[in-house]
Amino acid sequence: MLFAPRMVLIDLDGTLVDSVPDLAECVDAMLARLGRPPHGEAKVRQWVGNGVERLVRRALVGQLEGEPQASEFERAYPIFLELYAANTCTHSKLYPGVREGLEFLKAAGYPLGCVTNKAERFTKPLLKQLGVYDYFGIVISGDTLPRQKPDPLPLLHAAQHFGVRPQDALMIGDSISDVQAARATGFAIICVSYGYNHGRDIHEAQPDAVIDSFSELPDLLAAPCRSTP
Ligand SMILES: O=C(O)COP(=O)(O)O
Ligand SMILES: [Mg+2]
Repeated sequence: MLFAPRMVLIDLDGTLVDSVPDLAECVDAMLARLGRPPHGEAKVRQWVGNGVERLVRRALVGQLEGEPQASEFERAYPIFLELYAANTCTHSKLYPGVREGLEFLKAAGYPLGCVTNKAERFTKPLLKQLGVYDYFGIVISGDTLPRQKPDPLPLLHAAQHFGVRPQDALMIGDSISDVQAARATGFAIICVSYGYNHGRDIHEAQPDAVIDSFSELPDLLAAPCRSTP
């Protein structure tokens, strides 16, 4: 399948960046401060994708669904925020092929946006520390707008920003939330196979294509048609 988008939006955690080592360390350090045992990286990997607030709630109940007691959450959340602010990019790394993929997209002339459910206070420092912030003409975080993915709002906002129709736009992500947001807008959706999808194979969500690396993008994308000035 050949895609011919006029704009490309890219998810952050699990797509551009393997951020779980830092997130898991901070979750376990938070639990230690609360006098509770750690969960470890494998469990946290399944809980990333709906923002840090939801991650902390999941860590407190020890599963994907469910709510901790309000008092427990109110004690834990500031501890996590403090720990993760100090360790947003201690172990986090771009996945192999991502920098080259971004370079290809930039050289080809696609307007690029980053659309993540991560809170703004962590998104920009992480993109900057990894040296990829400047690729993006717009960065929309989980708390930038009233609703986050899987709601279509952040994708539509970015399309409007670039003056591109949703049917001419492409989202690249790693989770069911990215697929649902894209489907709700008419964006095409490519998923990476290596990211975080709550422990499920992303093929189940039926994106338009699944890639193992950003290095596959040049073969999937037709050069963007530039509108005449
Ligand atoms: O859960 C998060 O904090 C962010 O996840 P996302 O970058 O995959 O949207
Ligand atoms: Mg993701």
